[in-house]
Amino acid sequence: MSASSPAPIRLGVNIDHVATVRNARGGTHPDPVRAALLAQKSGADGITAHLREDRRHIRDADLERLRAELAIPLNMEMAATDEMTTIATRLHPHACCLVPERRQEVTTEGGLDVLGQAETLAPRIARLNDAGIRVSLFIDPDAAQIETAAKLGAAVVELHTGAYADAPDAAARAVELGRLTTGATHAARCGLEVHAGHGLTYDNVPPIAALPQVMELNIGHFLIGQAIFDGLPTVIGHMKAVIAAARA
Ligand SMILES: CC(=O)[C@@H](O)[C@H](O)COP(=O)(O)O
Ligand SMILES: NCC(=O)COP(=O)(O)O
Repeated sequence: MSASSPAPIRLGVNIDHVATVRNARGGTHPDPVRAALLAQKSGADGITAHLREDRRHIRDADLERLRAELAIPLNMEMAATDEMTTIATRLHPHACCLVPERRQEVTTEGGLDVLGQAETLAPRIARLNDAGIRVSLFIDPDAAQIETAAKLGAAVVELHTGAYADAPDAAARAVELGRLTTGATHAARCGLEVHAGHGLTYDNVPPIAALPQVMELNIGHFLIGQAIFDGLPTVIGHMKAVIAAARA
């Protein structure tokens, strides 16, 4: 790393979709905790797992085991509800990332509306902070959302890269990258640690990894899908190399 290079980025590996495959047959294979331990051994800097309200992939028992067995930080993604806040304060993961959830959605469709939901979010963020859990808010790169996240006492914002990843053409992707660039700069100025994630792949991650404010990337669906072909250790190693090259 040269004197002017930004700090290295942590790679959080999201293991939700190992559980999706397990749940398709109702048994115990493949085990998402075994995948998390393999990811840890393969260089992952953290593990992310999203306990959805409908338990469609990760289940409560998975999180209990992750908490007991992992040596690297566990980032628990969850809806900002009383039920989830109670589970989190009992489980005590390293971090909780509050995400919006709609029961019918295929995946997380947008950022959390921290501006519109500030009143209900405030006590839940305070409960997590009081329990010593690092609070992250999964938001779109919008100035008002970022400022509200800082006011509410979050330590981190995770910028939703879904619109960037799903952009239909290069021009639309450049617009989304511009929003993420401005958002990352603004969030860092507001004193927030900046993370990013959703829909990231080998091909689209370099411009996001090159944003100097971004300290952590959380990547799941692509890594788990690609691991079918190449194996999880190879895929994590390659993703880390792509990220490091973009950061250099
Ligand atoms: C919050 C988020 O970005 C999602 O990536 C999630 O953690 C993955 O799970 P889903 O595919 O169920 O949305
Ligand atoms: N918060 C984003 C995440 O954990 C992973 O998203 P994806 O790579 O599964 O789309």
